[in-house]
Amino acid sequence: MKKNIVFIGMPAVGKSTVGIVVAKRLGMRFIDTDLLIQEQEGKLLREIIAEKGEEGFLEIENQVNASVKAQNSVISPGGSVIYCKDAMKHYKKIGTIVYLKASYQTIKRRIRNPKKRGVVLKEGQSLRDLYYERVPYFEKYADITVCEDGCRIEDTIKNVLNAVKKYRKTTEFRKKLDNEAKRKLK
Ligand SMILES: Nc1ncnc2c1ncn2[C@@H]1O[C@H](COP(=O)(O)OP(=O)(O)O)[C@@H](O)[C@H]1O
Ligand SMILES: O=C(O)C1=C[C@@H](OP(=O)(O)O)[C@@H](O)[C@H](O)C1
Ligand SMILES: [Mg+2]
Repeated sequence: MKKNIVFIGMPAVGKSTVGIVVAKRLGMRFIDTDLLIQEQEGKLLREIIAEKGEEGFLEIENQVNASVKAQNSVISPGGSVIYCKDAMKHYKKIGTIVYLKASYQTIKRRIRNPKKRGVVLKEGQSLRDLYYERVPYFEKYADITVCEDGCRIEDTIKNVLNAVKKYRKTTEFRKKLDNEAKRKLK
């Protein structure tokens, strides 16, 4: 069984804050890969983005996330990880991907100043442009989607835990059916 849980979603959707509580509730470890990037580079994320540019940051983000060795862990990467091909391939292999979904209005309310927060924006790109550019990637990679519009953070956590439990049950049941079918075919 895939033992890790990997959060994806827009910046400020709650991957880090929800992730750590989910890990605690499920008795899992917690890894925030933004911290691994900062540790490796010896700089803050916004300093790396300012120095290396958007493409340079994504290269580092891809390398760090694709090298994560984890078991029984909740992993919270930065929102831009969905552009990182090797990293996402790795995460699909080692984990169940949970998309924390919120409307553009919710994200906009939480991020007052995207540049200051270190969001990876291309020249002239607005937060709205970025939101709608990323949604198809989130949808493509998600195994589970949890919508948090109108929720308090406690509700988001509860909804994630329920969705993961349901997903695990269904996956195990499917596996059991597959094994039975294989046995009958022998
Ligand atoms: N319903 C909710 N679900 C998740 N986070 C929420 C919710 N409501 C408010 N928040 C707040 O949004 C912020 C999310 O920040 P963070 O965890 O750093 O997000 P990310 O890691 O996705 O960028 C936190 O300050 C959190 O308290
Ligand atoms: O989505 C983005 O462009 C980014 C999100 C940040 O992480 P969070 O999603 O945890 O805020 C961080 O990796 C970096 O500032 C870029
Ligand atoms: Mg985070």
